Amino acid sequence: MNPYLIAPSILSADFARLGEEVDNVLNAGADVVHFDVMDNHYVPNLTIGPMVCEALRKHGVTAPIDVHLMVSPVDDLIRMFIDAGASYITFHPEASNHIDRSLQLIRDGGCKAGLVFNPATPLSYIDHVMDKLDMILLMSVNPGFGGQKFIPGTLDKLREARKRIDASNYNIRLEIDGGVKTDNIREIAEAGADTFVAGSAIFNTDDYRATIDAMRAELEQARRAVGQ
Ligand SMILES: O=C(CO)[C@@H](O)[C@H](O)COP(=O)(O)O
Ligand SMILES: [Fe+2]
Repeated sequence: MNPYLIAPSILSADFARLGEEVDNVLNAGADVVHFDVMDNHYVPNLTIGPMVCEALRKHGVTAPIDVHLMVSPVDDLIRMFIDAGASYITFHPEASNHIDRSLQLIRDGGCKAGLVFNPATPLSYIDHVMDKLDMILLMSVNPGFGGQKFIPGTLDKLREARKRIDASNYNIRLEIDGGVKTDNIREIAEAGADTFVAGSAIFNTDDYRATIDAMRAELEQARRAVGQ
């Protein structure tokens, strides 16, 4: 089994040709579609909503869709994305009035649930909800925009999150999001991530397959180093 999943962020895709872009990146070997939802309230940008997720499903996308909610409040949109065909739904804990309830809402809707941590958000939010998590997503940039630079301090946070997951009895994916490139993905994997969002690093290249293959080659080195 491939322990590592590559999740291109469609924020950097050509929105005028979104269905084709998603097909192309999946045909090039991507595992998951990362879907960034911004509300111009929680973050200073505005992107796409449940109708676009539903449209991708109708277009024929069967791969997991990983919905990253950068919105506040969260519960109404959680319900809409469940109906729109999301696979994973993650939200920022400080954007929910009732974290436990929002996580339960996602699972009750048949989706996998996760919390997202900004670079300065403490991991302690996971303390009382480990049993309700399918994913922990660490942001390695401040949320709102693609194409930013990876914040190196995230590597220590990844190590801490990996320790917490391994010490628990739960099956929780550890995703990293922001500034992931071919030249840093190996170090990020060695710090404990298993799911890699990459937007500009993939969509701003001409050959998606070549980029994803290069990332996989780096991940293979990491796999050997950490003995996965
Ligand atoms: O959630 C976000 C930004 O808020 C991300 O998913 C970005 O879209 C990743 O883009 P790159 O840093 O890989 O270009
Ligand atoms: Fe994201």
